[in-house]
Amino acid sequence: MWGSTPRDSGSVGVGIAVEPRLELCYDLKLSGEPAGTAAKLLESNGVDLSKVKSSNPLPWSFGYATSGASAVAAAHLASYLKGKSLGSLLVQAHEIEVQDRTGLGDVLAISCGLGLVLRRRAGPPGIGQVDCLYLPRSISLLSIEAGGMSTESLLSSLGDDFYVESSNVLRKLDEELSLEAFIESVRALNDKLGLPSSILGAQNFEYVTKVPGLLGYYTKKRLVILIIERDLVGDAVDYLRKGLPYDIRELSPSEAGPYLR
Ligand SMILES: Nc1ncnc2c1ncn2[C@@H]1O[C@H](COP(=O)(O)OP(=O)(O)OP(=O)(O)O)[C@@H](O)[C@H]1O
Ligand SMILES: CC(C)(CO)[C@@H](O)C(=O)[O-]
Repeated sequence: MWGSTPRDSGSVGVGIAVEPRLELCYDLKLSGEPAGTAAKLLESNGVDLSKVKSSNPLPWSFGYATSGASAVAAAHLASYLKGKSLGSLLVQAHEIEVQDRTGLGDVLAISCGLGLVLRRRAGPPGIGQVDCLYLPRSISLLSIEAGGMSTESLLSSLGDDFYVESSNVLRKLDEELSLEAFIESVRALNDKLGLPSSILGAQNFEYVTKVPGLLGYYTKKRLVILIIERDLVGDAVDYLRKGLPYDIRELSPSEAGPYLR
């Protein structure tokens, strides 16, 4: 949803907040300069960028909302160092994300940031509305990485059918936010629109549907995310690595929102 200002823009949606998490470190001798949204937010709040290092275990631009995660981390760090309210810094992080076209709903989602995350109303934290649900430790996530994609290309690739189907899913989850409802409704949407097979090819997708421990799947950009029974995750990784030409990454649902330590 694009409003007349970044503050009036945002998105609704649903997804899973994942670990391993991005970290921004202050005054530690590490490598990895922050860039993008994080750098802009820190600089405009007078934080000495040369003292900030970024450690990001997930690749940028693949769909892991790394840009939004770095923006939220920067808001926490600037709040601590400069004594500014976190709420106003999160609004600023959202505004930079919208201006730079790197995210519409990521700052809102990650501001809650644990387990299953439902954005019920679009906008920055405080104006938008987000809800989170802890997920059981018995599930794990595997991500099949078919490649990167810019956020702008993603947004221009989504047709009317996507918006119609996804608003039905969100209406259902707004009534009942549960893992079961999420799994069932996002799988149905992805199957109906043929998203996993358009990313992986029909034959590879057919192979994926037989992976041990599969509970559900969904897509974002060129990622296909599999929800897997944790006890079977080793077998699932072996199976996928044997039969697919893509990187397979193990993730777990986040059990805590953003924090400073
Ligand atoms: N080292 C870095 N530190 C901070 N930001 C970075 C770094 N490298 C790249 N970026 C920023 O991240 C942006 C990528 O954001 P983009 O929204 O395309 O992907 P993403 O956040 O990883 O995935 P998603 O599709 O979930 O938003 C780049 O345009 C760049 O501005
Ligand atoms: C646009 C987007 C898919 C980029 O990660 C995300 O911000 C969202 O869902 O609004």
